[in-house]
Amino acid sequence: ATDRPTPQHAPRAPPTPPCDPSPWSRRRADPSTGIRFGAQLVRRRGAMGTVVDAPAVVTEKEVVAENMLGDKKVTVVFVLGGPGSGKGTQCSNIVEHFGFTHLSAGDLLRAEIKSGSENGTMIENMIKEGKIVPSEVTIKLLQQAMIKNENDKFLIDGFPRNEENRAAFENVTKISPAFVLFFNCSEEEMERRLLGRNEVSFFTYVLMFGLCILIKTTLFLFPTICIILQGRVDDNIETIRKRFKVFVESSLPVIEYYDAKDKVKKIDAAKPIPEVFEDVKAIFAPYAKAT
Ligand SMILES: Nc1ncnc2c1ncn2[C@@H]1O[C@H](COP(=O)(O)OP(=O)(O)O)[C@@H](O)[C@H]1O
Ligand SMILES: Nc1ccn([C@H]2C[C@H](O)[C@@H](COP(=O)(O)OP(=O)(O)O)O2)c(=O)n1
Repeated sequence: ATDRPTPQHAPRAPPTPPCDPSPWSRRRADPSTGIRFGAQLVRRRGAMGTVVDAPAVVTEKEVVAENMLGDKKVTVVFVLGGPGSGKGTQCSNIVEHFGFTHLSAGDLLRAEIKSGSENGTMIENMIKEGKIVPSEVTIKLLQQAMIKNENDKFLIDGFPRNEENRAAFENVTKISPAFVLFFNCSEEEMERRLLGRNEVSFFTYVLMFGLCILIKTTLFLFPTICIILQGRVDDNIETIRKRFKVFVESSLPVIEYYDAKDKVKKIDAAKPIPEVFEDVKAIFAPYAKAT
């Protein structure tokens, strides 16, 4: 396998035997998924030593038109920014006003953990460490979510988070974003917000305990409530710092990549939520829902 995607108009190359058939190549052979890929995929070593999928051979027949997902043409906006910059908050507003479907890579990964899938433990450990989950896992989840959903406009939040994410998504789906919405915010402000996101007052615990005693289910219900109140496992100061480091080292280069293509729309995310949304609205005006 080569390190670079084979150009779409490359002459037919002799097929490279897959060294270890990846989930992608297996799924490509399965017509029931309805997923079409532009290239046969084989495993290779990524820049950071992780195993990623890369296209090996592109035949003319297999080339898929840009931004087609199966038979569906889609508009994709990548929403990027540091942890706690307000991506999720603003995505909810965009969904409400502009009819996009919000796909949060982090939420999809957390749902995968809860579903008890075979990758669950690996994903959970990586999230606890503030690391980025291998692209093949995240892309599969995004792709499935886009295929299941009838909408053709998607906000992909928190993805691509590194070069490997970006290149693998482009290679596998042939989708390139309409633009990238980038929430720019200082680390001090993001840290404050993330610690606040996990904060639950002592009074809330006392109130919940009281309620459990009232309905006589303290033993079973209260520990469950405590787990829910605990919030996200990665919103603690130690993991937050690791996530900031990963953001600067791995995610900022992705933003720079799209900036060089003039695709980045930068938002000052340090402002209060309604003011940030005013700026977001101006960017999404061309996508306003017909009333
Ligand atoms: N502009 C803002 N000003 C202050 N707090 C904000 C702002 N945007 C979001 N928040 C709060 O910060 C926390 C993190 O926001 P969130 O949207 O979950 O960020 P992200 O998805 O980028 O991690 C949440 O508790 C949210 O309510
Ligand atoms: N493309 C992605 C997106 C998220 N993840 C993992 C690693 C991230 O620290 C966690 C949480 O991501 P999420 O986007 O929900 O949250 P933050 O933007 O960090 O607040 O999920 C990933 O591995 N790959």
